[in-house]
Amino acid sequence: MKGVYVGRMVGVGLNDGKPFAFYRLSSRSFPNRKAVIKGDEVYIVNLTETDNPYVSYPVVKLLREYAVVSNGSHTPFIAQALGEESPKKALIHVLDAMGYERDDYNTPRIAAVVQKEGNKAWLGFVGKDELWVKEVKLEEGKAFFTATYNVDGVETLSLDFKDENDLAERALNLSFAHPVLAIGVVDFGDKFKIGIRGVKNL
Ligand SMILES: NC(=O)c1ncn([C@@H]2O[C@H](COP(=O)(O)O)[C@@H](O)[C@H]2O)c1NC=O
Repeated sequence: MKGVYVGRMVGVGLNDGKPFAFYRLSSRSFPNRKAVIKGDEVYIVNLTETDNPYVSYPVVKLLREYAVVSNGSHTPFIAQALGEESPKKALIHVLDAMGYERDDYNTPRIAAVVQKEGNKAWLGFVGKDELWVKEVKLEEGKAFFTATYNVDGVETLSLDFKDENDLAERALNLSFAHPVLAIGVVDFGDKFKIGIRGVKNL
């Protein structure tokens, strides 16, 4: 996978007994972006002029029981659905309703939900010809991830880090092409903590 372009990536895992999620934004076309924390949400903000509707969006939403991470405007809808239904159903319903992005690449929508209790998480994907949602049982030291391009369903990697900032750093340093920024979300029991790292200091 070294040097492969995977575009946007969502991952979940367990480190030192703490459930975590991460987001890695790689981009060929829109490298000038930053992540901004607003309360219990994180936004991706594109800093160049464009009419592309897919490059600025709410990327993380923290709830009492769950953290939601996604590559687009589906983040708050998944969070809202979690108020009424299971993570599996919330992901299936919202990804099915919104579908893939109508851009030149038919870019998939991807999402992750990690639960505070139970060491469980869910990953979801909707592309032009495919919709899937998978539940994963979290394992210490391991991360499960999917991505928009060149990843086959759910793949795994080893991740060991000391805090949310270190998680973001390690996700940013994974050897995939065109890194822009990464976000780490770690469950510290009383609350999720958010770390952000970018290639540029924007
Ligand atoms: N979520 C994102 O940050 C994001 N960034 C770019 N896209 C879409 O993917 C297309 C390809 O972008 P790129 O060449 O940077 O991988 C863009 O034209 C845009 O429609 C995105 N949409 C989904 O991943």
